[in-house]
Amino acid sequence: MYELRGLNEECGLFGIWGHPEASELTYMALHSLQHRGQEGAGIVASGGDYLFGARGMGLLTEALSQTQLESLRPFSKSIGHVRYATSDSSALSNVQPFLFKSHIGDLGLAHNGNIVNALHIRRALEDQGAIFQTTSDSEVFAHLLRRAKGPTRKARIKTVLQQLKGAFAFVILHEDALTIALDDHGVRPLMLGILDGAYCVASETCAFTAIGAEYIRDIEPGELITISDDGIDFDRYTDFENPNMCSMEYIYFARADSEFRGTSTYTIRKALGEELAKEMDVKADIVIGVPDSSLAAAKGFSDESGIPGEQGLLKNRYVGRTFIASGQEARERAVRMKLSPVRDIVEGKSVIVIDDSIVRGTTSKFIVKALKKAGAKEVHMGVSSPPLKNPCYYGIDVSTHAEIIASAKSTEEVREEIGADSLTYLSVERMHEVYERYGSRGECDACFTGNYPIENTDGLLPQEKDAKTKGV
Ligand SMILES: O=P(O)(O)OC[C@H]1O[C@H](OP(=O)(O)OP(=O)(O)O)[C@H](O)[C@@H]1O
Ligand SMILES: NC(=O)CC[C@H](N)C(=O)O
Ligand code: SF4
Ligand SMILES: [Mg+2]
Repeated sequence: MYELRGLNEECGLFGIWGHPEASELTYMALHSLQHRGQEGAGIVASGGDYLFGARGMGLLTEALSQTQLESLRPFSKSIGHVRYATSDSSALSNVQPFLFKSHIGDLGLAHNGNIVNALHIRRALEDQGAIFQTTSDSEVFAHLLRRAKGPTRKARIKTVLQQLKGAFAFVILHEDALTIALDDHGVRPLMLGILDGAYCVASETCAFTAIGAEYIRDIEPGELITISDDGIDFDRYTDFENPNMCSMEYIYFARADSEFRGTSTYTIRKALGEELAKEMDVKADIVIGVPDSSLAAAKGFSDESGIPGEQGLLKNRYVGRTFIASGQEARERAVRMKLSPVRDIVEGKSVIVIDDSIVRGTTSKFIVKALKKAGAKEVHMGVSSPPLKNPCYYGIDVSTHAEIIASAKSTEEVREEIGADSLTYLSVERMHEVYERYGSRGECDACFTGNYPIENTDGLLPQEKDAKTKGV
């Protein structure tokens, strides 16, 4: 089973403490975070003395049965996770939340991101006798916590977090507390909310909307929050803070209605489209966006340029997951199933197509061809982000250099390959200007610029590490 998306392997987190319908709310919240991961899902809930969990493969509706959900219904504290994984690591054992048992208490663990020194830590722990159950980087947290020394659990958690490098948003459940931690670069989003007096945490605010919770604020890089029956405790595990929110969250990953510091992703994407219009000097009859994630940018482009916006491409929303093998030919077939042009809108017209990103170029190549076949006179591509050139080490499967079309090609060479009449990308400077305008304190742009904010200690891509954990 393979899903055709430009970029993969983000994950969605949720947690809630002290609500009579905790597991049902977690299920609903995960449903709204489904776009962040479709390979597996799970829930772990606290029954007071022990934790109980259920997880499965696939979309949330397939992963958890009614019987499993019923068994979690009585509990008032729970966490949940939706996961996307690359081929080999998609085993059920890697689906989160993980549930660890020990005589000092149970631990439920949900992680979004990628720990870039996990392989080093894992090797050292294995040499000391630890046996890992999964090939996931996230598991090192549990082993380190069990070994950590310190007067309180919070002190021990701090010690562990200080040893980890990379991107990590953690939602951690013990019988008596819900702990939330975000790495000191704040690469992945994490939001705090409240519902009927019960605190909750989610990767995106769309989860709060889905359950009727109030969005309190974004969790800050380096923050460590503990929620228990005694209330909420705000702390930090480090004084270091270097905000580097993933640019791709704004551009593509997050749902358009999700908010960052009170501004919706839709508004940010629209502004990216407006800025692109200032940089793209092309005359055309109409502007169309590539559904779904680029519609906001296309609206911004149309508003700024004065060129009328149309819905010239339709997306078959039921082709989310396709029964096809990976490989370029299969991808091309899947794009054909997914997108189709509206002939009488584009026929005889010169068209500007706005997409939010070009990764392998499969989508844009197909669109240019399909629009021309439908009678478009000219097809100009506008991309509301800079040329994507490098892989990501912080939890996103942007794949290898070899698969990324702009990795070794100039913009003119990419234009030629996708067959467009012109190709314009947004500049890195204007992209950052937009984020700053909406209160962002700093963004990672490494897949565009190669300036990685966190050194990749393990020196491997997340998908390469999986094999290494097995000694391959
Ligand atoms: O160059 P490619 O490798 O084809 O990838 C880029 C495309 O992938 C993403 O969309 P996706 O198909 O994931 O769907 P969405 O926009 O509906 O989320 C992105 O928005 C581009 O359209
Ligand atoms: N991309 C993610 O957030 C995945 C989380 C974790 N690294 C895993 O492999 O499951
Ligand atoms: S490298 Fe790109 S995808 Fe990865 S965290 Fe940075 S901006 Fe996001
Ligand atoms: Mg798209």
